[in-house]
Amino acid sequence: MILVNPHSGRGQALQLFTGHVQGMLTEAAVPYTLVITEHQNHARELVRKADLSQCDALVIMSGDGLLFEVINGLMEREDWQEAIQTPLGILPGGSGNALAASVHHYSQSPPAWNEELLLSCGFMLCKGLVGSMDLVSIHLASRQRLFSFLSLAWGFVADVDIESEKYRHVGAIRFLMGTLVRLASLRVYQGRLAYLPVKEAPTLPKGSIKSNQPPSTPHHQSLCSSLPCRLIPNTSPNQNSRHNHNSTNSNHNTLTNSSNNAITTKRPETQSDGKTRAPEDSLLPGLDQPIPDSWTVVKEEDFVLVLAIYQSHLAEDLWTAPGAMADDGVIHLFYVTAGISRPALLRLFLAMEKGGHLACGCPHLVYEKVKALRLEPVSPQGMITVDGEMVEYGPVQAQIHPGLAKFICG
Ligand SMILES: Nc1ncnc2c1ncn2[C@@H]1O[C@H](COP(=O)(O)OP(=O)(O)OP(=O)(O)O)[C@@H](O)[C@H]1O
Repeated sequence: MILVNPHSGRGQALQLFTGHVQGMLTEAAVPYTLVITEHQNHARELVRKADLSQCDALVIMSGDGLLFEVINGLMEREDWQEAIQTPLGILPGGSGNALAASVHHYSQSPPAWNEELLLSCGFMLCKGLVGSMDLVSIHLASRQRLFSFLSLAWGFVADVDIESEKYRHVGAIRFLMGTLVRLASLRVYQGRLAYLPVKEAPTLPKGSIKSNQPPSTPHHQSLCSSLPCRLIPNTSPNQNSRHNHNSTNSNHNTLTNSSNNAITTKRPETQSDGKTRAPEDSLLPGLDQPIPDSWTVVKEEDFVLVLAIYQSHLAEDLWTAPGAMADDGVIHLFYVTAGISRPALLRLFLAMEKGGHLACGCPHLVYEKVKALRLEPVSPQGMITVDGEMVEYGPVQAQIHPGLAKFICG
């Protein structure tokens, strides 16, 4: 099933699909159903109710916002464990095509933009290789829980993303325009940040939690290292191999943290048939509870930006997390502390095009690999985004779920 948002990007997604991708799919003899989204949350409602046994993959031709809807629609289903195994494909049609750029990058192809990126993603779709992708579970103060495939942002990055939406008609360059505008009125945000570093992640008691894909060493990992790439099965719908996956997070009671304190965790909510309702966030205490001893609390409380990203690219031309892979089981946490000058911040974003920002030697930029984090804004006003979509402003915490989703890769 291919979902096209006709208003995404410059409003040309449908024309781009018919002009560039349709012919490729026909030549490759890939049958598909085309759905044109009619309103916000249309895709979310559709996948929540769809008979997924009838499709081998769900493909989004839009920006990252539509994929965010689709993933959350799948995770809201009673059969989420099976539903989230449906391979997800991305065809860049928006102004922010971060996942498309990341997927293209993981295929070790030279950088591509615009139509070239679309052709690359169309080609991957025709080949139908499937790999694993991490998702991040995000908790908001209102107790809402979201699933994110790309990023959680506060401060400068979130402001630029939302404020530049009015320049959507110019395409990906909207981020550069937004950056320049925001630089002119650079703000500092007060808040508290804490995280569970990768090295401190608790060793789980044997047999206590079974996750789909155990995290493996970042940087040295091939794209599909935790699950061999496979082709989308060319089977009748009912023989779909999605039914053969492992379930995540079986019942357990306690985890041991690095200082041997027991963190009591809730049993996952169960349905009447005994299935879990959603993966348990075993690393996260309640948002109203203190953080565990094994977490690191950032001393600074004045930030220009906080960005948690779990794919390599934040936009087509922003290679933000150079070491990131789709299923590395890591949240790549960046923050910039107050005191950075406007030129230095601009230099960081310009260097990011080639992934060179970490080599800038900027003392205000910090990069950590984490499993979970909590952010508590103190500034009364600001914006928080999840996958580029604005969410409620307030305390938020997040945990990685390695390899929870499947995606079409190169
Ligand atoms: N027919 C439609 N009319 C209005 N909004 C829609 C429609 N279809 C989808 N949407 C909404 O548009 C929002 C933005 O879509 P998306 O992010 O995919 O494209 P984009 O805004 O061009 O790209 P980006 O946000 O990455 O720059 C999504 O929240 C989606 O729900």
